[in-house]
Amino acid sequence: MNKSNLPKIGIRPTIDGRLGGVRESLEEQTMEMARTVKTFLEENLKYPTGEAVECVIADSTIGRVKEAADCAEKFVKENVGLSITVTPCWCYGSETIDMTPHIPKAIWGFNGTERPGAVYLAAALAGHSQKGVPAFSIYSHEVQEAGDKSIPQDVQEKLLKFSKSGLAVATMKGKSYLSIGSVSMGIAGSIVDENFFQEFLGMRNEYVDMSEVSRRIEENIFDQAEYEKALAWTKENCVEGVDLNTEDVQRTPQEKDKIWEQVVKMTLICKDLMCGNPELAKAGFGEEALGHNAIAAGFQGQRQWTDFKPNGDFMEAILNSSFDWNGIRNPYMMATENDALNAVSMLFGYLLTNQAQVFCDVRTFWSADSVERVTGERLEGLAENGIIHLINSGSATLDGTGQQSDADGNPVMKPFWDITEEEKEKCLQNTQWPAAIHEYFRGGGYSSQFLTKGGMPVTMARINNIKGVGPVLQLAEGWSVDLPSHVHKALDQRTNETWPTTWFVPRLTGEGAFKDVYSVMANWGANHGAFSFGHYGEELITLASMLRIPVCMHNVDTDKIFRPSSWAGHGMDAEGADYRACSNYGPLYK
Ligand SMILES: C[C@H](O)[C@@H](O)[C@@H](O)C(=O)CO
Ligand SMILES: [Mn+2]
Repeated sequence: MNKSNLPKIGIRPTIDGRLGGVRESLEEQTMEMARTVKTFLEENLKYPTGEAVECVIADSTIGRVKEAADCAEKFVKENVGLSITVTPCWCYGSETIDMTPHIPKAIWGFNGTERPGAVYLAAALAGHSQKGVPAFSIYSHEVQEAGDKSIPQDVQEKLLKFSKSGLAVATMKGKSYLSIGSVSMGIAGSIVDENFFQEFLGMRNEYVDMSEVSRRIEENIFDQAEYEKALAWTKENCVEGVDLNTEDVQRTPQEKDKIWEQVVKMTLICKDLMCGNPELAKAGFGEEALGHNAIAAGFQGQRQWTDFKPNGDFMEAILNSSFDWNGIRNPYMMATENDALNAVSMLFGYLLTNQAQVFCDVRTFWSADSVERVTGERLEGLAENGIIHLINSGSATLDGTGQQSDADGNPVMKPFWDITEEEKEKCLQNTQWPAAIHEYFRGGGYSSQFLTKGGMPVTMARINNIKGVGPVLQLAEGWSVDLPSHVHKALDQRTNETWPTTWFVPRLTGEGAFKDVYSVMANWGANHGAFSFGHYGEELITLASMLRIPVCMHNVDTDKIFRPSSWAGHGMDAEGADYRACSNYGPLYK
């Protein structure tokens, strides 16, 4: 990804068109609102590249339809992917609203008394509702004086929530999901639904057979210099764990070295398949140099490939992490088992937070009674109502160790540009790479083995495909928890201890799917989930509404939910209204 083709935020200062006094008296205040919003957003938002988000303001205030059209034309040229209309006064609703198809839209009506900004807000939103072009309403809870140039806190929060989600929508548009291989072990999420990607995300689907990875290994179609650097770095930083395989299938040191070489090559090759690599063109591989313009990808791995070749665990874990032999850098969204729906769940989380993602199996619910039965210990604290074991070999980012810290020393997962060299080292030092379990992975490989530090707020998400309904989003905000080490060991060793483990506790509401920890797992719609640091369920809900994906399960406070204003026209029960609105509008790009 580079900034030149990332979407901008368009800002539309809209005004009462009456010349001869009214318009003139409002020009400065209206344009100043736009400038203030531009400065605020550019200071508070970053692209996945780490660069400041760019905002574009219309060349003039928008009082009549010609000016609205001129603004729309400018925004197309500037690659604007979402728009925010701002106004302190009455304007002419359907003459001035943004009618650009497919892009997320919001309107901030200044809460002032001298001019009827809120009246325009309501009138404009009525136009959006009547025309079937939903828009978000932003209006402060407190009255401001006409000369007050500040952005109230509640308006700031909505501007950020709208912009983060809108940028995610716009960033996915036109990019690819790359399947390397196809369906893994009958996992439904790896049966790729092209209509979902095309109609809901505006994305396209690309496919390469796993033999392409073999071809590039055998014909040395990768950057040789980077490979040498990568292999040396790997040997120094990726410490082999205990080989738990029985002696009759354990590999010799020479065979293990060969496998390290292969998994490092797989990593270079899969990154090239996703994003291309100009070094390949220099070596005469012009077509391979192009890549597949993939913002997310999945590696089937299991089975076939893993039955005789090293598994994708190392490749997936390193690509999903915020660092490798080239240093600290943006993560790549690489799903294991080609679970495309979980790849999208990772992608949503990544684009909303700029943080790497942990791909996980939702493997075991442990009640306090069961833990006491097998360990003699009772779960305590946050874990007292039970825990969920999140663990999957492969694409769990090493950022998921929780070895990065905030200013107070609390465990976090950061955008790559905030990660220190020391934190990168700690993530690597807290990860071991035991030989892959032979019964599952006859071709060998190395699995990333780590334990997530407890005490991290996290949000786990999942997209499921419900026939007759379409895609639905579920999410659970909660925390990673620490267990006494002997309890962790006793539980972990009953599973596959060579894989990355997180002990997860969802925040309970006492109702429905969040009645208790068991119900969260019982209502989880698939074998996988994706999580990262922080509680960003509210942004996920806003993003889902922009894409017209209904939310079937969440534990976000009602007052934090921000959806287009016309959702209110679909009924008073917020979740039912969400379903009705998404069904009414249909996929964003249909
Ligand atoms: C044991 C299987 O091979 C694993 O891949 C399985 O645990 C999964 O991850 C299925 O989602
Ligand atoms: Mn899995």
